[in-house]
Order: sequence, then structure tokens, then C-alpha cells
Amino acid sequence: MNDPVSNSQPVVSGRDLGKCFGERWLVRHSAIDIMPGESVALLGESGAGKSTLLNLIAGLEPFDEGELQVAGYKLASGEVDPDASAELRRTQIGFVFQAFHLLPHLSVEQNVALPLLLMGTKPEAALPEALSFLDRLGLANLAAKRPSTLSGGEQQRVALARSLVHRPALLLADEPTGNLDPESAERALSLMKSVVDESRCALILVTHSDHAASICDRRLRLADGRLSIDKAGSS
Ligand SMILES: Nc1ncnc2c1ncn2[C@@H]1O[C@H](COP(=O)(O)OP(=O)(O)OP(=O)(O)O)[C@@H](O)[C@H]1O
Repeated sequence: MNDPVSNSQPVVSGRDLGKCFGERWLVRHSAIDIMPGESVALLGESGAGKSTLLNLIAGLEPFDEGELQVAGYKLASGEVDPDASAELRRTQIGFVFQAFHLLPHLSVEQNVALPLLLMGTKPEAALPEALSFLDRLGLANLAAKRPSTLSGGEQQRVALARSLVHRPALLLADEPTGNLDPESAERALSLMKSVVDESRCALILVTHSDHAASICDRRLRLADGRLSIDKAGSS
């Protein structure tokens, strides 16, 4: 039985986490706690295992050691429960990546409605809700457009709207501004920060950018399999 998300419980709670590929431990003896509304930057060298750690938290990859609870869902070590982890992702997690992953044959409004449809909202309710969310984010003027007609910065803001429209407890952002020019990156980051703050969504932001990390409340660094507090400005 999964516990409901509560404001006093961590959204992500990991103890003694371990994940190895072959001989290499990407994560070992690591703990992580993230409270509702808290934003955490995850830094580390290329190949350190940051995306893999996001995959463990999203229930996309099994971990080998320890305990992990995400938004009230207890994930078991050694194997992924496909049904429970799919439900966790559908109902509690939003994702945003460096590539925007918008569906080209759908309008912006239809793209943003997708998470609502996947949660069982009827199309006649999902589309107006998507439009009203786009409006709240100042993106209503893009609603009828196809993704291919938008700038990279606009596409990323639409992808962000899609990742948050179903009010997830946790947003996992993997280098979301890596493909954007500085001005578009700034707009996407400030939109992300304002929406996660307003909705008390927890955020894990994987980034190589000190500036992007500076929007977060805390910084963690993954190095040699250990997750530790990062000293600001040292990346
Ligand atoms: N399924 C897999 N099987 C074996 N090795 C894997 C698998 N997935 C990832 N790896 C390896 O794990 C290491 C960490 O990869 P990961 O993508 O998590 O790093 P990262 O810190 O996100 O890197 P980057 O900053 O470059 O995106 C890499 O050496 C990668 O090749």
C-alpha cells in the first residue's frame, strides 16, 4: 500500500542507495532526502551517474542496495515493479529533458493535455485545463501552434508546461537548458522556479551550469559513487 503524499514527509527519501553497472558502483552508500517544495541541483562530471540516479528515483531502473521511497511509493531494490512505477511516473512525476520531446503532429495545447489524458481526464476537460495552464504560464498564444513552428526556448517552456500540468509532487529536470541560448535558458529557468515554488513541487535539476544550479535551494554532487553536499561555485 502506498502512502499519500504529505507536506511533512519527504517526496524523495533514499537510504544507503547503491547502483552498479558491471563492476562499477555509480551510486553507493548514498542518502537523499527532498521535502515538498524543495529544489535541489544535482551536479557531477559527465558520466558520474546523474541521469542514472534520476532513473532510479523515477522507477525506470532497479537499484541494487538500500531503500527508496518516492511520493509515498516504496520502490524495491533488485527489480522494478512495472505497474507501480508506471503509476508513480504518471501521477507523481514530471520530466523535462535537454531535448524537448514534444509530439510534432499535435498542437501545443494537445501536447500539454497529454499527462492529463494519461491520468484518465476526459478530452473535453483535459484540453481546457491544458489551455488554462498555458495561460497561467503566459504561453496561451502558442496553444494552437505545432512544436516545429516554435523557437527552442518556446518549445522548452511548452515542455515544462506539459511536465507540470498534472501537478506532480516531483519534477525531474535533466539538463533542461543545455540546448538553449542564455536568454532562453534564463526564461525557462525562471518559469520552472516560479511554477515549482507556487505548486510546492519538489525539483531535482541535473545541470553543469552554476547559474542554473543557483536557482535551487541546495546543491548535491555525485562523484565516485558518493552523493554529498556541493560547495557553491565549485563545479
Ligand atoms: N544500462 C546501462 N548499462 C551499463 N552502463 C550504463 C547504463 N546506463 C548508463 N551506463 C553508464 O553509467 C555511467 C553514468 O551514466 P549517466 O548517463 O548516468 O551519467 P551522467 O552523470 O548523467 O552523465 P552526463 O552528464 O554526461 O549526462 C556512464 O558511464 C554510462 O555509460
